[in-house]
Amino acid sequence: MSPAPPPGSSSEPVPPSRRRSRLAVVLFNLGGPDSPAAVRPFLENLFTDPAILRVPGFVRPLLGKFIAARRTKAASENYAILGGKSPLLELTVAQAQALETALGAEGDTVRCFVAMRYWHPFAEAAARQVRDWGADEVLLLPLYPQYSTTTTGSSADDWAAACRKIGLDLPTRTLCCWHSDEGFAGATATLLRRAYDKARSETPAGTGLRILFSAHGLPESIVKAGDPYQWQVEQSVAAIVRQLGIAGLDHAICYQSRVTPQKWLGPSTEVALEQAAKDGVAVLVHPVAFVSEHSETLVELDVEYAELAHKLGIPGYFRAPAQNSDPAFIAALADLVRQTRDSGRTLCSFAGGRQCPKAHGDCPHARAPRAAAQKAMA
Ligand SMILES: C=CC1=C(C)c2cc3[nH]c(cc4nc(cc5[nH]c(cc1n2)c(C)c5CCC(=O)O)C(CCC(=O)O)=C4C)c(C)c3C=C
Ligand SMILES: [Fe+2]
Ligand SMILES: [Fe+2]
Repeated sequence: MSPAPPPGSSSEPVPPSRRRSRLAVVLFNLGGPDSPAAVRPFLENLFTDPAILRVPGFVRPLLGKFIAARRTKAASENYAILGGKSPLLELTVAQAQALETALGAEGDTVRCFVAMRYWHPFAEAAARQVRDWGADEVLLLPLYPQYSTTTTGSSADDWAAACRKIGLDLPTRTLCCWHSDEGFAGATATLLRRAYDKARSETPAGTGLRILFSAHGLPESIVKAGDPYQWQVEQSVAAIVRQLGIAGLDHAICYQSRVTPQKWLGPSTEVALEQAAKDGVAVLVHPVAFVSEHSETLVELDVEYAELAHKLGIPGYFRAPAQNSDPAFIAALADLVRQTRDSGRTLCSFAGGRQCPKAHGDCPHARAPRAAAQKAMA
C-alpha cells in the first residue's frame, strides 16, 4: 500500500498533461478494533450502518448503540484471544502491498489504498490519499468475493459519501463481485487441496472427511429483500469444488457468526457440525466468504467450533487457511484489476439479478451499487 509520497521524491504529483493515467485501486474491508478501547465504538459504527440495522432512521442511532453495548463483552473476549485487537488491518495492508507489487509492471500508474468500513483507516482518509497522489481514475476492489448490500454495497455507498465530502470526483468502477472468478477459485482450491490432503492423512482410515464451506451468515430477511449473497456463495463453492476435482467429494455449505436474534441463513455451522457428528465423519472447515484471517476464523472457527467438534465427538476437526497474501490469490486479484483496466469495463459476475453471465459484462450496479442491484432484482 502506498504511504504519502515524501516531498521532493520522484512520486511527487506530476501535471496531468505530462503523464500516463493513474489508477487508484481501493481495497475495501470491514475493519476491526485496534485496541480493547476501540471495540465498543467499532461496534457502534457497525450497528448504526443502515445497511446492517434496517430500522427507521430515527430509531437507528439509539438502537444501534444499545445493540453495540450488549455485544461489547462477547466481542472483547474474542479480541482478547487475539491480543486485544483485530489482525484484519495488517493483513489487508499486506494484501494491498502484494497487489501493488504484482501490478508493478504498470510502473507508477497503479497504486493500492485501503478503506475500512467500521474502523480506521476510514473511506475519507483513503479518499484523501487517492486525491493527494493525483489519481485520474478509481477501481473499487472489495475484499469480499460475494456481493452483499451489507458489505460491498455499504462500503461503496460510504466511499461515494466520502468522495462527495472532500470533493473528489473521478471516473470510478467497482469490481463488485468475483465469486466465480476462475483465478480466485483456482488459488482457493490449491490452498484447500493442501489442507484436504493433510486432513485426509490425519483422519483414521475408513473414516469419511467432509468439507464444510462456512460462510458469514446474513439475516434471511436481507436475502429475501434481494441480496444476491447466498446465491453467490453457492456459486463460489461450485467453482472451487470444480477446481478441486475430487471425485465424490463430501461437502456442504453452512453459515457462521450469527449475532442478532432474527432468523439467519441456515444451516448454521453448529448444525452442520452436529450433522457431521451423526454421520461419523471428520470435517475440514473452509471460510468461503473471507479472504483474510480475523476474529471469525481465528476465534470462532479455530477455538469455538473446534471445541464444539470435540464435544460432539467428531473424529477429526481441521481448518483450511484464508488466502491472505497467498501469491496465486494476489495474482488473481491483479488479473481482475488488469482486465478491468484494459477493457475499460467493469468486471461483474452479477448482472441482471440472478443471472450470472459466463463472460464478464458491464456491471448493472457499478455506479450506484445498491440502487441498481435493487432495480436489477425488481
Ligand atoms: C447484523 C450484523 C452483521 C451482518 C449482517 C454481517 C455481515 C457480514 N460480515 C462479514 C464479514 C465480517 N464481519 C466481521 C465482524 C463483525 N460482523 C458483525 C455483524 C454482522 N456482520 C459483528 C458484530 C462483527 C464484530 C465482531 C463480533 O462482534 O463478533 C468481520 C471482521 C472481524 C475482525 O476480526 O476484524 C468481517 C470480515 C460478511 C462477509 C458479512 C456478510 C456477507
Ligand atoms: Fe460480520
Ligand atoms: Fe456487479
